[in-house]
Formats: sequence, C-alpha cells, structure tokens
Amino acid sequence: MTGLIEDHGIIGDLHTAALVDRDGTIDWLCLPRFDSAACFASLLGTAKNGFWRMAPIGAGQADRRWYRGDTLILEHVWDTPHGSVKVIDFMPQSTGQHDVVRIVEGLSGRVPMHSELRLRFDYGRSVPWVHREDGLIVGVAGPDSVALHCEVPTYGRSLTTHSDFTVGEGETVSFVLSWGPSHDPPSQPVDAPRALEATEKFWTDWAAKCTYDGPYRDAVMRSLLTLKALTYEPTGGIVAAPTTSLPEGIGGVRNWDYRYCWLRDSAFTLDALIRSGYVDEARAWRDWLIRAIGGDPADLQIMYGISGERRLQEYELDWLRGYENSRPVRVGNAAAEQLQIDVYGEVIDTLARAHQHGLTLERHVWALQEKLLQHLESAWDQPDEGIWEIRGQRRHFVHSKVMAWVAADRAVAALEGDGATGQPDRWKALRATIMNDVVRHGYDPDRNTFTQSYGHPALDAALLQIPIVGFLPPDDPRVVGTVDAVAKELCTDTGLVLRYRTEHDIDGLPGDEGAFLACSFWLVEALHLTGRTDRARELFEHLLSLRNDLGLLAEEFDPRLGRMVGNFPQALSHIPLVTAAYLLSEMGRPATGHA
Ligand SMILES: OC[C@H]1O[C@H](O[C@H]2O[C@H](CO)[C@@H](O)[C@H](O)[C@H]2O)[C@H](O)[C@@H](O)[C@@H]1O
Repeated sequence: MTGLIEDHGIIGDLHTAALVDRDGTIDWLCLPRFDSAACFASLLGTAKNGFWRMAPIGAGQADRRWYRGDTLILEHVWDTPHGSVKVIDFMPQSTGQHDVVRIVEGLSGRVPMHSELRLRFDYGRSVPWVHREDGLIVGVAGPDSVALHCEVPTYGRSLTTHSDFTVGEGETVSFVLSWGPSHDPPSQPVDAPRALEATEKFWTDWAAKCTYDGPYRDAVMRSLLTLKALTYEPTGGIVAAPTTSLPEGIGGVRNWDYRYCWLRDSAFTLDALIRSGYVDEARAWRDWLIRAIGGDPADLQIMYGISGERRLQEYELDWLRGYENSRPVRVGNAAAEQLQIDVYGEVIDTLARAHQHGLTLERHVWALQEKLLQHLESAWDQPDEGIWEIRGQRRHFVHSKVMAWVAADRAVAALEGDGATGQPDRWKALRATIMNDVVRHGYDPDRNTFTQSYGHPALDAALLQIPIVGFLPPDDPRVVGTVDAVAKELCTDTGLVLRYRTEHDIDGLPGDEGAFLACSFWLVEALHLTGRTDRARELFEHLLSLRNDLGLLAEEFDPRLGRMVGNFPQALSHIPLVTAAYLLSEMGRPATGHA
C-alpha cells in the first residue's frame, strides 16, 4: 500500500516527524522523539505494521497537495463525485506534548470520509490495548500511550479504530492524536483550530527571518524549513533524516538508520542555516556539540544520539519486510564507531563560520577546537572509513586528509584574524605537512586528477570538495582536472553524480545504489567555481526538477528507475541545494585556502 518515497510529505514538531503519503496515509511516525520506536511503520512493512489513513471513501491519491505558505502544514485536496475536501495535517509546536492534528475541511458538496487508525507500537510489532476513557480512545502498549480525540463517532474492527463521517462545504471535523507516557493520565487534546493558527504563525515567523534574497527562493526556503524540521529543539541536535532503512537501492541491503546527529551532516546544516540568518540554531547546535563531544578528543565519535547519546548499537527488525522488500530494516548505526577524519575539518570549519556570522568565539569553544586539533595532529595520517562510512577495509582517503587540512587552515585563520590566541606556527606547519602529503600520494599526474585514496586509481565525488573548501584554488589545473575526471567518470547518463563506482568493491557491501544528490550539488558548485557556470546552472536546475512536488529530496535518485531512493527527506541533499543557490546567486563566499 505504501507509495513511492517521493509520494510523501513531512510534518513535524521539532521533536519528531511523520511522513504522509499522497493518498492521505501517515505511514511513518516515531513518538515522542525522532529516534523513538515507530507507532506507524507500514512504510517499512505492510498495513499490519501501523498507519493512519484519512481520505474520502473509495478515493486514491489526492488530486492536489501543498504546504500552506512557508510552513510545515501539509494540505491534501481530493475532488470527488460528491464534492471536494481538504485534509490539513500538522504537528503543533510547544504544546508541551506530542500531537498529530488532522482537520478535514469541506470545500464543496458533501463528501463521505473514512478514518482508519491502526496503532502498532515498537516499530509495528506491538498491538496496543485500546479502550475508551473520558471521551478519548486510548491505546496503551508498554511505555507508550496515545489518545485519540475526534468530533465524530468511532468504532473498532480488526484491531483498528475506524470512523465514517460526511463533511459538507464550510464544515470542519478535527482529529487529534496525542502521545504521553503510559504511566500518566491520557494526554488532553489540543484545540485544533488554535493549534493550527499557532503552528502557522510559528513557521511563518521563522521563515520571515530568512535573509536569502537570491533566485530559486522557494526551493531554498523549503530546504531551510526542512532542515529546521530535522532539528530536535530541546537539545539543538540535528538528525540526518527522520527515517531508517529507506533503501539506497530498491530491494537491496544498503538500508541505514539516519535518526541521529552526524557531526558532518549537522555541521553542513548549520552552515546553510547560518548563512541564511539563523544564528539561534547555530548557537543551539554549537552548545549541543560541546556537550556531546566534551571530554577526551580521542573519544570523539562521528555521530551521536539527539541528546548526545554515544551508544547507537545497530540491530535488525526482522518482523519488518522492508520498503519494497529491501531488507534488513536497521535501527542504530554501527558507523558511530568508525574513524572518519573529515569530521574534524567540518566541525572546525563550521565553528569558524559561526564566529564570522556573529557567534562570539568564547574561550571554552576555542579551547575545545585546540584540543581537537592537538588530537588531529597525531591522527590525520591514519587510514579511516572516510566520509562514505565504508564497511570495508580502512584506507587513506584523500578527502579525509583534505578536511584535516581544513581544520588546520581554519585554526590559522582564527589565530591570525579572529581574535583567538594560540600557536599559529604549529597549525601552519600541520597544514603544510598535510598539503604535501596529499599532493604527493593522492594526486595522479598521468590522469591529472586526485584519487579517492592513496595508491588506488578509483575516483570519488568527495574530491569535488577540494575547490569548495579552498584546499587548492579553483583555477589550479589539478583541480580542474579532478572536477572534469569526476564529471566524466562518475556521472550517470542524466548528469547525476555517483559517490564512487560500487563495482570497485570499496565499501564492503553487495549491490548498487542511486546517484548521490549531495555530490550532484557539489558538482554544481565545483563547475561554477572552475568557471563553467552555464553547465553548473543547467545541472542545478535539473536537480531542482527532481524534487517532489512539495520541494523535498531523498538521499539519492535512481536514474534507471527515475525515482528517489534512500532516507527521506535527507538533510545532506537539502544543504547543498541551499549553498549552491547562494553560490549561483553570488551571495556565497567561496572558501579561501592557503598553500
Ligand atoms: O553507504 C554506507 C553508509 O551509508 C550511510 O552513511 C551515509 O549517510 C550519512 C548520514 O547522512 C552521511 O554522513 C554519510 O556520508 C553517508 O555515507 C550510513 O549511515 C552508514 O552506516 C553506511 O555505512
């Protein structure tokens, strides 16, 4: 019953998010946090694993849908022989509880509607005990309880709560589903119209603060709203995506849990937000970071839970058949234990940008960066799992070392211009050592390209970061050669970019994957920086055309199937959409490097 990945929209309350299919089904929802167990998991299984459908009786997909203005309020409209009806879905902020609100609004005629609510806690496995209490339908399973409040009668059938009702022109019928811990009395429902008003105001006010003033404004705004929706407000942590195990290849095993905070992804997210005027989010993330990575820099993890949890043990949910039979469905992520040298560069670079955008460089923040640099000084020359989190043998990834260079480079800049005190000569020396090493071992003069790793001819789209981060100037022939080599060897027929060729057996995984959208946006930036702006713009506009009708992107796009793959919506895809738009609108500040 689940549609395509791109058939979904996202609603959320800055604690968690739900996916709503074009046919009016919520088929993914984890409560109360992004990383909680799902109570609707049919996205990754079957109808048996929980969903909530709200649609006209006998209807299929909605005829139209959109977000209300610059908000996360999703509206679906069906035109039926009986008339037209709209379903307004949202999750209110700051109510102190976690609610999904669905308001059915009659637009014309009298439309017979059906609500079908099947709660299955613990990722679709656990059938709750459902009973009536004080006018609410209450479902309890273990630690979780949800209460359904609705304005029309309900009935139970096949362990599912149904409601049949008719809505006429100008009428509304509201449903509110609220989560609470099962040891507390059932959550009281919020007032749906007031919550709608408050939610609209919250998102509209947030969007109004955006300072982006270039072309592609709607695409940029929707991406920023999506990035904001992936932040966990209580801590400032940012998840990579609200889903787990949407496959990178349909039917394959490349299925991962993204409901955690990668230092890399969240640093990039902050970069996109802070360029657009969102300094509060930058501060909140920086504070999250300091709490999460506090202690010995040797213990730095590449990712954490949304409250800074360190143990993200990976396991499989064998009762879920996977999205379109893409097994396994995983919870947790073993990449948390990997060594990925690039995160030092991404974190220190983002802290430097945050400082440039008005965040005070407090003494303890600089002290933390110094500790990270001291550790990096002895770690940068180690082989690692790299940005792509390979599950094969560690390698000397060129991109990892380029980002180690970035860490040293930004430290020098902080000491020379941004008011920090320390040892600039020490980081200058480290910067020069890394540069020499990369040029010596990571560059292939015969092909005039940098390579994915030392001693291996394979290419890697992460090399497109070389001009973006300023490791070498864009007009350096080695940079132009690398951009051209990646464009030639890693592009699909439709011009999208693969991370690397999976047939080289680098990542230790069977099967194949789609084109990686973040890398495709990086090619836009690299083409522009190397003077091929027309090509850059053409590719950018092609990428914009791949977004779904709501402006959302998954992690990857399968050009052969012509559909999105991977977790959805994915921060790592929306971030470079924003930064590439800045660059193309010439509002971006290209990074400057120092040889
Ligand atoms: O492809 C294998 C790896 O895929 C995931 O990692 C990817 O997503 C991360 C979050 O967006 C991103 O930071 C990373 O660069 C990507 O490669 C997965 O999380 C890994 O466990 C997996 O090995």
